[in-house]
Amino acid sequence: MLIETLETARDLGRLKEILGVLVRHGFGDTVRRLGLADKLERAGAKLHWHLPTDLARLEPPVQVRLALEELGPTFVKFGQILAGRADLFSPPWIAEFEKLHSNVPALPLDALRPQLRADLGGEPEEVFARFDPEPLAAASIAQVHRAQLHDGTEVVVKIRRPGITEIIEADLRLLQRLAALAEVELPHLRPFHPQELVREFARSLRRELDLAAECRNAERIAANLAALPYIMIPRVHWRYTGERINVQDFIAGVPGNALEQLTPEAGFDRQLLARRGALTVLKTIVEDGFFHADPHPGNVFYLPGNRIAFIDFGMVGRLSQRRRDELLHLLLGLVEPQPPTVAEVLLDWTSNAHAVSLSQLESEIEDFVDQYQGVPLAQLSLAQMLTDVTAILRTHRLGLPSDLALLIKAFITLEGMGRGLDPDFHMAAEAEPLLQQVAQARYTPRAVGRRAWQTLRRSLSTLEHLPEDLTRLLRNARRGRVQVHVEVAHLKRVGDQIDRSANRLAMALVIAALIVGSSIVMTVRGGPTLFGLPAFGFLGFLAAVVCGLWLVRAIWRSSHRGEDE
Ligand SMILES: Nc1ncnc2c1ncn2[C@@H]1O[C@H](COP(=O)(O)OP(=O)(O)OP(=O)(O)O)[C@@H](O)[C@H]1O
Repeated sequence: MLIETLETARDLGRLKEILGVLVRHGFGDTVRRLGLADKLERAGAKLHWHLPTDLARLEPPVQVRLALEELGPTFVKFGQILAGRADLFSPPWIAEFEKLHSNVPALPLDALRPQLRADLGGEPEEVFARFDPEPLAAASIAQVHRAQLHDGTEVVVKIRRPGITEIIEADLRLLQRLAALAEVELPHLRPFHPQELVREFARSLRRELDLAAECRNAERIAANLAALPYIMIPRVHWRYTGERINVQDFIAGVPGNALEQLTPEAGFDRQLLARRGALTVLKTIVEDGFFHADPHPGNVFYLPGNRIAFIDFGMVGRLSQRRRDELLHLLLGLVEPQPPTVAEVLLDWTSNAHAVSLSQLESEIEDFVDQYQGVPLAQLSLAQMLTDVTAILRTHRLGLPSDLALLIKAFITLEGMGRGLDPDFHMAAEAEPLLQQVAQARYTPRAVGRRAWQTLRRSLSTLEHLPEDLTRLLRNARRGRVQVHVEVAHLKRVGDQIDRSANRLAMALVIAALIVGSSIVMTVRGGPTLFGLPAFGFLGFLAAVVCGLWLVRAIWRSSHRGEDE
């Protein structure tokens, strides 16, 4: 099925390559279970079924890591994303995924020239006052060169590797199909939702391919942090920037992984840097809901005056207001600590949980948070707490939504970075005042009023569009295009209610008929009397009164039962 649906011969060639690597790294059995081995061999692929002894001795996480490395940039990036999913993978797997680095050799400038000429409208040496032919860094998607603008500004030029989009797109196509196949054929992988993982990954990788999008992200974060004078985000030079190239200010600072240079003699205060860095990123998460999703030391520079620069906004996280509120509750629940709040938020986040005893999960989370009761904030490790909480979710096979998994990973990296700068740094203690402040700001009368107004506006807009929506609905109904899916769980109850209503209606008709009939009989003179009134008319009225009382009682009782239910 997979082979038959491949779009190009190139895809088939790449598939053979991928499966060949998997087989060589000890996953022959998986390839067979996917039903691909025979077909590939028939299509001319030579698969090496015998695992070299040195590879056979390796643990599965190591084998997977080596296979991903050999498979190239797309798969290395995939592994790097999986490194953020502590909710799905146990620590030995995460440790291996974290080792993945895109060790790609740099392309010589001449290989980039045709693309640069097209994007810059001239040779780089003419467009810039100076252009360094040797790259500063080379990664899987792009490589970075230093240059100088004609006005003297020092810049870096990030150039997307020619042809990388086609390679990645082809790999993504194959990965998506393999994931679909795995979901059907490999039941033990189902809890990892392979298709969803690949879909999310494809979306984030495609965003990373657009180098202009990275700059838009940088500008948005710069605007959100404009009030913090000690934070620097490189300025974008839009004149030269596009999907395949971006140009931004060069940051001349101490790289985040050269901490030994941050000495007091050089004017650096490590404690202050740790606090400023962590609180800044925390603000972008809980207040702005738009944050650097990969705040590792390689993406940070420290500058004189204890300023901090962030670079590389290829991967950003977004959090809706609702998610931010939930996160705020979770973090406050952890640092205060309030076990039920933590359990409540986590259960909400994993609400698609089915094969789990919620009460058991709840009590496990509560027990976990409970052990921190009375522990001073300065001794709490927020990163450790989040790691442990995700481990609980993992043992229950409850994956987090991917935006939250990314966020938790960012948090853990953040605390690690803070500790790297200052061993006494405690995220929980530093974060608590900011969290309280943001929480309070959410509930000032003005903020509540603003949200109420927004809700009202949304409702009014829904009302405004109601006539059009109804017209569209009716038009579709007339054309027989409306499908109604009825939930049958309460159908029996609804049926009973209809039965009861019909009985009451029938009784009401009988009463009405008795009243009308008796009124007519009353007008007839002669015949037997009771209390001086025509007997049949009198009895008819009496029956109507009795039935009427019965009906009123039945309605009253059923409406009260309905309230109780
Ligand atoms: N504005 C800048 N100023 C100084 N150096 C920079 C700047 N931008 C990038 N660099 C250097 O280039 C390297 C790679 O840049 P960047 O992280 O943006 O690329 P990337 O392709 O996303 O790499 P990775 O995948 O490793 O994160 C950085 O680690 C840094 O050393």
